[in-house]
Amino acid sequence: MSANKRRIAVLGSRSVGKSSLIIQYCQNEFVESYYPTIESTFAKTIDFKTSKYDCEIIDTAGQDEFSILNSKHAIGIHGYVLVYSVSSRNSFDMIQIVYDKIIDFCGVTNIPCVIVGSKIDLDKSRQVKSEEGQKLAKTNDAAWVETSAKSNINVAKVFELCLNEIEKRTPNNQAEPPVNRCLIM
Ligand SMILES: Nc1nc2c(ncn2[C@@H]2O[C@H](COP(=O)(O)OP(=O)(O)OP(=O)(O)O)[C@@H](O)[C@H]2O)c(=O)[nH]1
Repeated sequence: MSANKRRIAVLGSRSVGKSSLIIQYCQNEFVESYYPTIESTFAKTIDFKTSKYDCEIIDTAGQDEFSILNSKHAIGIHGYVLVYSVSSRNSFDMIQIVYDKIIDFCGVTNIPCVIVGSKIDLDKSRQVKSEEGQKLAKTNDAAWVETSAKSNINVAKVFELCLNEIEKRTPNNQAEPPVNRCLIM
């Protein structure tokens, strides 16, 4: 893997706006209609600090408490974007569940991760306070941001924060995610 290649997986409940966030970021557009994702991968070169990173952004199918973590979303992944919608308490509760599934699978205590509260343009139907999101992120040593793919608020910030979380934990620009190094299949 080239030194500046980064694979980022985007996870969260159904319909929280994972695809919309990625499409707004990679293609600068917002789609009002809803098409459930099976899985797709987007490529984007991101200028961050003084480097260029070739990023693969993996859009996943929405999870619920019963879904089993797909090993593709844990092996070879450098960083995670976990998305909830500020207008869905249920999607917020899913974040810790998904986080715990990832750390269990990877056998680590902590992962490079950004927790994203999406759809802040729907302020009238907000069910999750900003402070709750911040607190959850702090407990898990993750970054946190609120976004709107519709109004294009903080969309690029998500991926910059993710690269930052990855860099914080990557000594000497090592390109391989830790879980890759001792995997027994
Ligand atoms: N108001 C508003 N609606 C949004 C926003 N982001 C996404 N949506 C809408 O929410 C619905 C679901 O968006 P998707 O991006 O398909 O959600 P997803 O998380 O990829 O869904 P799955 O593929 O089922 O996991 C769509 O109708 C979007 O138009 C946002 O920032 N604001």
